[in-house]
Amino acid sequence: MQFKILKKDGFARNAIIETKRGIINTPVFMPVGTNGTVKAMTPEEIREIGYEIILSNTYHLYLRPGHEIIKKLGGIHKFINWHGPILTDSGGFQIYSLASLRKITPQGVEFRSHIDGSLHFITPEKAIEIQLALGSDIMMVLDECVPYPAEKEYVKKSLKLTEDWAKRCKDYFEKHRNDQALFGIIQGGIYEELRQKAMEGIVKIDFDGYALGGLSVGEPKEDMYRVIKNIAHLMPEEKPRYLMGVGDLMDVLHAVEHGIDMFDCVIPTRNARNGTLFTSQGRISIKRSEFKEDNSPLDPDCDCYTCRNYTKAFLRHLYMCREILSMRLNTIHNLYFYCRFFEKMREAIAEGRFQDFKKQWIPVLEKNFS
Ligand SMILES: CNc1nc2c(CCNCc3ccccc3)c3nc(N)[nH]c(=O)c3cc2[nH]1
Ligand SMILES: [Zn+2]
Repeated sequence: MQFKILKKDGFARNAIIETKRGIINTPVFMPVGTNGTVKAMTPEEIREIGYEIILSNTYHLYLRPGHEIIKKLGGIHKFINWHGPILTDSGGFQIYSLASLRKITPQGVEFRSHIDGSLHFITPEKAIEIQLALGSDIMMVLDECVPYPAEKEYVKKSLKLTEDWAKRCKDYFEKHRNDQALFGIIQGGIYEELRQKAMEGIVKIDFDGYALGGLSVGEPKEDMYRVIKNIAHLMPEEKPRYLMGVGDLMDVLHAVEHGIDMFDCVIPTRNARNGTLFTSQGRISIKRSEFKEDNSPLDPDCDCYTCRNYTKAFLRHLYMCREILSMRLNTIHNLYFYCRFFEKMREAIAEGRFQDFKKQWIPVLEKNFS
């Protein structure tokens, strides 16, 4: 995996990540495809909108259908019919947020499946073995996503475990690697000095890229911004920086300003399914009665398939009927909006006007029509 910086504008930067399955322009937003699908979208539609990389999920695919089956059937790309780069999360976060009866031991994590209650034990080595079997292009180490709030003492103890697991992931990966990449994950809660210490430990192990974990887990925005402001630009400059689970476009602006390159979040897809749509005039909720006879497109400044062919009145009608087409048309628009936003942001960085871009968008992103 190659990482090439093309242009800097303060700490913000445009770069490309070259993988064997294609290149990724950063800053990049990666749509989340939990069960091997970006919900309601075909891979062709995702590609058509302009995405270059999608996320899949180790935890979900390991539980169902099972990584050995996917491997036997030719790997994740063939299975889900997406032939561009795929990043898989290690499952650390999903075990913390979805599974029940989770028990963390120095060896690994014991948990009960949220699907059928079966008991499982995932070690760092197992998490890498699963991702190797899936054949993802970028893999994540098994980490403990520290919950919020967490006492400083707890965070300190957890950092020791997460660093030990990162080392075990790297050792196992080095023995079995093919041309896949492995990213380390920096935890440390909202405590800068712990974040700094965690970063030194993880960077020493040496990874293809580095993620900031343990954020966007319910902490106040100002704490998240403070951690990003103090840590992001200290992460290795010549490697990709991935802020996990972020996010809201306002948060993206603050993170890109401090040198973050990669983002993933369920906001555009999940919000689409519950009728919250992003437009150039601000966010709207399509179910509101004010749109009942509104014959105008969702967003006059958007040229996505939904905005070119349907009215707000029809989109509201589909939503009220809980039609499957409602999920599809809303998702197409929100993903298109995110993809265009990142494209315009990369153009602004290329032209050295990131600050203007940020100032221009903050009032729009703050506006909640309804
Ligand atoms: C929403 N806020 C948030 N998300 C976080 C995630 C998951 C990122 N999304 C991955 C995903 C992939 C496919 C399908 C669904 C999700 C984290 N992952 C790890 N490993 N460690 C974290 O600290 C961590 C922290 C997070 N905060
Ligand atoms: Zn649109």
